[in-house]
Amino acid sequence: MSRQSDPLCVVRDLEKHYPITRGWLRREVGRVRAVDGVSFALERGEALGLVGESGSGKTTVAHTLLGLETPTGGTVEFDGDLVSELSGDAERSFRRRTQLVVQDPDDALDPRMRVGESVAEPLRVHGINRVRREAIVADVLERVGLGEDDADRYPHEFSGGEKQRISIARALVTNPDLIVADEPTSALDARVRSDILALLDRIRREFDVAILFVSHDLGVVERFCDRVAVMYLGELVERGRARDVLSDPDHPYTRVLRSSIPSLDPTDRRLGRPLTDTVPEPSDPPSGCRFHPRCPAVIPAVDLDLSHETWRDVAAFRFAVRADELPPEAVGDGPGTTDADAVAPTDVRRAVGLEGELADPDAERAVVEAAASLAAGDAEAAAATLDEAFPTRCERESPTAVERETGGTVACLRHDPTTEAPPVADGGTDRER
Ligand SMILES: Nc1ncnc2c1ncn2[C@@H]1O[C@H](COP(=O)(O)OP(=O)(O)OP(=O)(O)O)[C@@H](O)[C@H]1O
Repeated sequence: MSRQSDPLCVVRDLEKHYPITRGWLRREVGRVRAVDGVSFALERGEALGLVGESGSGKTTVAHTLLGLETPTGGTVEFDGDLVSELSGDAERSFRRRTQLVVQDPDDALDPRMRVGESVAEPLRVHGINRVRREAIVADVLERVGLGEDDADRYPHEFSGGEKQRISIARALVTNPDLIVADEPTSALDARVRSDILALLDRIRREFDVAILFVSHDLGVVERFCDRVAVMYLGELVERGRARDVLSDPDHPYTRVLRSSIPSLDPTDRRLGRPLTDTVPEPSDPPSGCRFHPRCPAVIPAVDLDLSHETWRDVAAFRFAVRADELPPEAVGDGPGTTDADAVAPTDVRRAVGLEGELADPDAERAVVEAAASLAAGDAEAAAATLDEAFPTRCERESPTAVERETGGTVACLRHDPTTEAPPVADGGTDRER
């Protein structure tokens, strides 16, 4: 039995891989590493934000935590019990104590059922009698800002925001200890969004319920959550107090996410510009740090006489070639091209922002060679040249999570005390750019 001071939920090395199969024998040809070694704890009554781009694995973490998906590795403990081992009464109690609110309330509400019946359904499943059910439903409807009479109406009679209130009421009727709210406000317009957030916040305090808040909106998480965990391609890259992590992120990926908040000043937004836009597939994640092909603070593995800004430009060139993200004017069509369409190496260099001669002769030679290959339409040869000339430490070494100065952890080689590269904020990225 766990104590009140223990976390409500502990996730250890959680892994959820989905097999990719081919042919009628469904032979496994690969795996989608949707969640790949995620650990965190959720305290009682806290709001923890789980953020990251689409496809980073947030929903998979949330569903695995609720026992809706079976992990392929690692464990989830809820109030001291392993979720994967629950059965009978213990499993029923876990289902009552954990609830899910989804993005689109229409997915949670049966259009043919009156709202009162929908909200009461979890109570019916748990064997609560009708008189008691009606009293509880009336109470929760009022607490989410609706009236007792609304119980007799149908979902289509309500607005999007009201329907989300109803699905929150439905989550609350069993008096849960944990609500997982998966993008609960992203389908709503801005004004309704803040009403629903204010409601969730009030409910969290009134019911002393923990909320795992899944979102890609950092602004909302900063306002609503006590702590935040940032995911990238199935891994947790940074976590800590939401205010600290989001106002002063240590991980370059958190900076990239943060730069998408429109309220930030332009200098700060440029700091978080990724080298490439393409997010790699979780079935084939990059080696070392998974963020390295996009990371504006990627660390060189060889000594080059280049400013950080120029290093970043050559790294961006390298990874843009690999991600097939070069502008059309930077790639020739190969043999048979007419003079009018021909691409010159100087065009390539202009298009990737490397027009001037580089101070480092080896780097210059590689850029000349890669530009010539691209002008001749041979992107594969260009990629090979750039891979060899501009290797990074981050593709060779996997970062381990280290303590952040203000609490929490960050998994980035620049913050590893054994790395000599300066932390991002001290020159790892170039503030003037
Ligand atoms: N049942 C499944 N079978 C195969 N792959 C899956 C399955 N469910 C999710 N995935 C893959 O796992 C990865 C993580 O998906 P997930 O939905 O957890 O990400 P997310 O961060 O919640 O994204 P979003 O914000 O778009 O919901 C994605 O690449 C997704 O395509």
